[in-house]
Order: sequence, then structure tokens, then C-alpha cells
Amino acid sequence: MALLEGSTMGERVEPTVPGPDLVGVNVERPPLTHQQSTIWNKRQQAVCVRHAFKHYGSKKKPNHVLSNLNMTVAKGTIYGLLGASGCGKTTLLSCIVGRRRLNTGEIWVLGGKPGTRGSGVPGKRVGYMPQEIALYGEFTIKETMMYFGWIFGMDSKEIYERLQFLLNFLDLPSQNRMVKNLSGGQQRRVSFAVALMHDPELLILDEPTVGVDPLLRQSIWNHLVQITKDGNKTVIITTHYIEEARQAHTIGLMRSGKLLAEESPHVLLSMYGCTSLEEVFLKLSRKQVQVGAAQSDQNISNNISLANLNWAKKDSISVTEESGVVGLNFHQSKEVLVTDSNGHLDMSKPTSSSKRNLQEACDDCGSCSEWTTTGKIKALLQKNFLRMWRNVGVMLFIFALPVMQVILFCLAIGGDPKGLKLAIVNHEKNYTNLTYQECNFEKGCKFGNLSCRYLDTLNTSTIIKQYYPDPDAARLAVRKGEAWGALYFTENYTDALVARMALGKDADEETLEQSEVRVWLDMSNQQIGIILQRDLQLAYQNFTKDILRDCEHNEDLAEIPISFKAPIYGSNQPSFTDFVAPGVILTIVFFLAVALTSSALIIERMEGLLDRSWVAGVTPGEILFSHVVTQFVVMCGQTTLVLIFMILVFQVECRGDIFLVIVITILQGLCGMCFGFVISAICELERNAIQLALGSFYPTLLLSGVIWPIEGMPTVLRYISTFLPLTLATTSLRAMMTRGWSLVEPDVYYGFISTMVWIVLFLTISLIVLKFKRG
Ligand SMILES: Nc1ncnc2c1ncn2[C@@H]1O[C@H](COP(=O)(O)OP(=O)(O)OP(=O)(O)O)[C@@H](O)[C@H]1O
Repeated sequence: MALLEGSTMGERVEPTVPGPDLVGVNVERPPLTHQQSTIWNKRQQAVCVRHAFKHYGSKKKPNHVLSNLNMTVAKGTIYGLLGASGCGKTTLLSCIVGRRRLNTGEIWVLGGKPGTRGSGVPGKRVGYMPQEIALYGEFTIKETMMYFGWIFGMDSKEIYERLQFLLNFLDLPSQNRMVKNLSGGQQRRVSFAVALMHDPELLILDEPTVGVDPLLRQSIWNHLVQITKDGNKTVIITTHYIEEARQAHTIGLMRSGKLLAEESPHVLLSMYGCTSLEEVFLKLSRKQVQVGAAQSDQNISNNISLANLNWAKKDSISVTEESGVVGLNFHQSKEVLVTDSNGHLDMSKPTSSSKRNLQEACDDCGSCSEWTTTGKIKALLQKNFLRMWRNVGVMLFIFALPVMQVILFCLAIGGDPKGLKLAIVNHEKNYTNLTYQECNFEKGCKFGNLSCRYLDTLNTSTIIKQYYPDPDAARLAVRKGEAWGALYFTENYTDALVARMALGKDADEETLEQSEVRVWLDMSNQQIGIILQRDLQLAYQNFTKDILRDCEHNEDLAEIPISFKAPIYGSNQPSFTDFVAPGVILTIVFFLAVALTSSALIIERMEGLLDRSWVAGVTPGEILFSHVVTQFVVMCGQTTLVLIFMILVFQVECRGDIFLVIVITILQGLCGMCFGFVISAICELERNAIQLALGSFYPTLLLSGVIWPIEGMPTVLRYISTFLPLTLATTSLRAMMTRGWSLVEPDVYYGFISTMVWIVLFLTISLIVLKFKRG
């Protein structure tokens, strides 16, 4: 015998109870056990919640929202869920549609457990209108309907017809009006229209009548009554207008996470002798407080017992099957309450309705095996591109930003500093207080005023010469920050230098000392200090070469005897820009992608759009896929611009295969995008996402060898650095650009491999977080 309990969701359930089999032959079968009939029963309800507990917050400080709540919504009925603000209605509904999980307890929706394979929930069997508007403000009404219609698998013609009906029925403005330009009430109606769009089996409406005028409210209720008439559609509705719920078949009165009562409105009114449902609610609430206090020590059912309340005679109480709602009867769907003469539930003749629903569950199960549908992908891609298109300003900025960054980098980084002031003291021949123009010397193989000849060689754009009377004044100028260095020539500099050259190894201490140019530098700025050192030494070399040439000696004598031949890679005067450029290209592309995606999901989540799409049956994988495709297009544009400006406009050296350079840059962009998805998935608030993205920027930049070789780091940090997403990729791109290496070199292919591994890792983490991150 097939056990009902063991059957998976959405399977066709064949009840094995006494009764005629399919060909009409009576076969003696054992009756269903109590447990089997219970599960069968739960499956036959539109919604069945049992012993539901839900809290927010940590286990230590839980905020209990649902406490042992039981609820039964029969098929083909309208169920009005009423209760004060904050009593847990929305939480309960979000658990029913599969957006949140109970801490304990179980929920059955349309015969399956929400979120399980084949239940059809989330999916097209349910229409959900959340409390928040949860619509794309930049979409028109028509585009909104198209988006959800495609997700529900409808074709465009079908959607259009339904749209016309809903526009009329809900008295909506022109279909071409942007949602963000509609009034609050109109937006709510569009939101309601989305829930009705695909004519679902189960409609879950969280306060659909807020901001709707009384006439339209009545027509909404009329519509709900109409669609539930034939028993195929079920509606769960929450409302703050308690009295409008009189039109519901069943009312669930909720308070502090519990159902106080579950009954039809007229029974409730007559039972408590009230004229309004509000009065009933007040009475029940007061009693709950009293009974709650009296029973606080007893571990009994949470639901209010009429027996305890003494509001009804015992014989009028029907204890419903394991629901825990003692005393209050609720509507059962017509097909479930058929019992045979032995008192067993007779399920041998499932009604056409139950057959159809089970069949639909099975159909849904079939579609579950599909990875996705073209309709959903079409809808998601169109949504993403349309959102970009509607924000043209933002899009222009997104493309202008990388160009701006490259331009700024190339203009601001790597150039030699200019206009550095040097405080010069020239005591030779009383040149004190003289300007440079008056410091004359004779060209050729002449040995007069050599200090002036040297200073003339020093005439570069890097240095501005300023003359001071004595070394103390010059050093003071350096101390005060008025000059980057002080230069001092002694009184007999020329004579001493000539003697030094003539005497060679026989030169005495004093000659050596007097022939020196004495320099005091401000080395607080390493780059400037080193550049001044370099320029002063180079100038001296040129000055000596000049004299040697004029005196017909071999000018190479002026060189130190280490000969730097043409370098194997790069030039003898390497530029810092060429070193940093590969890392900067990847950093720009990586972090722009992070910026693009890190808030993408959060914005949708905060607007309630993500929930709505999920309840409509869109999976995390589909959402991620659609964002990857859209952002990929944007990123390709950004990459092209970055490379064009870097390589073509600013002539940054690129010796390698440009195709490989493009590929690794795009891969890094993809990697950044996936990292952005991780941030987006784990952060609740946009603020946190921005903090995380910004927080990760500097450590990654500093540790990835972008601005300083990783060889200069402590060993441990070097290992950590190797495992960061940008490090090996930067090394790889640098090797391609500056050395012209190809993919056969380990330095190059490690970069590609590491980037791909990171992409897979980030995507997997995002998917896992999105899948399991439910309250
Ligand atoms: N994500 C959340 N994290 C923490 N607490 C939450 C969260 N969502 C809801 N709550 C809390 O749970 C309680 C029930 O909230 P819920 O939104 O379910 O109430 P409600 O009955 O729908 O209220 P209303 O009628 O005002 O919409 C409230 O105290 C609320 O502050």
C-alpha cells in the first residue's frame, strides 16, 4: 500500500481506501490510518498551517511573531485574516508563499509544502500582492504587466487581453503611464492587477484595499466573491477594514501570533451576540488576555477554547481534526468532507476539482525539472535593460566614470615632478646674490667657473634654482619647506676640481673636499628626493662628459664602469605608469563591476520586488543569470573604453596579444560582478553593501601588487596576496603588456585560471546565500 505520508509533493496521490476502483470493481482495501487521513486532509485544503512557530532576531532574544498557530483555508473560499497591526499577518503570509521559513511547524499549500519541488508554490499557482507596492517605478503599467505575464508563462496576446480587462475592472489610468507617476491608490491597484494577472488558483492579498475608494473596494470584493464561486479559486486577504471582511467565507482573527478564532462571519456574530466583527475581535482579545494569564502555567493549546470562554454550549463546539483550534469550526472544502458510512474519509472519488489541482501540481513538477523558461529570461532581461534605459543619466555616468579614471590616472600618475626649488649657494668668485644669468663660464676645453658650467647643465624643467648667500640660509630655506634641497659650492671649487682631475690618486683630502658639490636634500618625500638625486648625478655626468669631449678625451671616462645594455624587457628609463597601468586597468574594471552589482539585488529586495518575483516562481539562478547578462554588456563597454584610452590615447605600452589582454580584463570584470553579487546577497541594506564594497577596495588594491611589487611584502602577506582575486591577474596582465608574454607562460595562465576559479566561487556563494537566505 502506498503511504500517503511518504509521497512527495505534487505526486498524484492515489488514496487506498475502500471503494470502487477506477474500472468500477469494488476492491476491498484497508481503511486509511488516522495519520494518513490527516495528511490527505491537509493536502486537500488550499492552505493548512499546523503548530507554526516563528520568531525574528536571535535565539537569545527572540521576537516571537507566530506562536503555535493553526490555520485552515478551505479551497474555493475567501479567507479574511484580521488582526491588529504587528500581530504577524504578513509574516504568516510570507511563510505561506514560501518566502520565509517557520522555525517549527508545517505549512501545506495547494497540496504541497511551499518551496519544495513540484509544489507549484512559489510559482504560477499563486498570485501574491505584498503589502508594499513592489513594482518597478520606471515601468509603465503595460510593461509591468508584460513582465509578470511573461514570468507566469503567458503569451503576449493573452497578457494584452487580460491587461485590458484589469485596466477596466480596476479603473486604472492609461496603460502607458509610468508606475512612479501614479497616485498611491493607483499603484496599489496596479499591484493588485499583477496578482490577478494569471488568474491563479490561490490569491494571497496583503491589504489590497488600502487607499482604494469605497466603490472600487466593493467591486474588488465582488470580484473576489465571483472568482471563488465555482470552488476553484481561493483567496486569503488581510485588511484593516474589519467590516469589509464580512464578505469572506471564513474569518481568522489573529492576535499576538495566534488565531483567536476561525469561523464564518455570521457564525462569529451570532456566537458572540455582536453586531460587528470589531466587537467580536475586541471580546476575543479581552478573553485571550484573561485566559492567557490564567493558563500561563499550563502547557495547553494556544487557541482560545470556547469551552474555556464559556461563550458557547459544549455541543455546539466541533473539535476540528488535529488543528488545535478547539471550539471553532471552520469551513472545509466541499470535496474533503465526504465521509463514508464507517466514518472514514472517502477519497475514492476525487472531485473533478481535486483531480485538476493534483494534475496541475504534477504539471508544475514537470516544469521544475526545466532550468528556466524563455518567458522568464525574456522578462528578466527586458526588465534589466529597460531599467538601464530609463536611467540614461546613470548609464552615461557608468560609461564616463572609467574613462575619467583612466584619464586621471594617466595624467596624474607617473610623470616627473617639475618646478622643484633648489637653494643654491655659490661662494666661488663671490657669486653670492647673483642671478643665474650672471654666472658666466666659457665653453670648450676651458677650466673657469666650473660651478657655473655645472649649474648650467642642471638647467632642467625639474629644477628651479634660487640663490642664497650662505649655507645656513639655504638649509633654513629647506627646513622651512621653501626648497627641496640646498647646494653649496666652495670658494675654490673650480681649482680644487681641476686639481682633483689632474692629481688623480695623489689628490689630498682638502682638494677632494673642496671639489665636492655639497647637497642637503629634503628626503621626506621619497619620490622627489630620489628624482633630485638622479638629476644631480646625471647633470654631473653630463657636465664631465662635456668637458672631456671638449678636451678631446673619451667621454666614456665619465661613466661608472657598469654598462647597462639595452634591457631585455622594458626601457632603461622605466616609467612608473607602465608598471602600475595593468593593475589599474583591472582594478578599475573589477571595482566598477562591484559597484554595478553590489546594490542591484538589494534595491530590488528593499522595494519588495525580489520577493514578488520569487513568489512568481523566478529562481535565484534566473535572477543572477539575468543580471550577469545585463551587467556583462555594460562591462564589455566599460572594458573597451578603458583599454582604448589606456593603450591608444595614452600610449601605455602593450607588447602582448591584445585579444588576451581584452579577455583577462573582461574576466576580471566578471569576477568583480560576481563579488558584487556576493555582497548583494549577504547584505540586507544598501548602506552595508557600500561599506563592504568600499572596505574591500583598499586591502585588495594594496595587497594585489598593483602599486608595489608583492616581492616587497612580508612572506605571510605574500601568500595571502596570492589568493586574492586581483593578484595573479595583475601579474598576468603585466607580463603580457610589458613583456609581451603569451598564454604558454605560467605567469600568464595562472592569472586566467585564478580569475575563473574566483568567478565560480563567488557565483556559487551568491547562489547558496540567495537560496537559503530566508527569514
Ligand atoms: N524582517 C523582520 N525582522 C524583524 N522583525 C520583524 C521583521 N518583519 C516583521 N517583524 C516584526 O514582526 C512582527 C509582526 O510583523 P508583521 O509585519 O508580520 O505584522 P502585520 O500583522 O502584518 O502588521 P501590519 O498589519 O501592520 O502589516 C512585528 O512586531 C514586526 O516588527
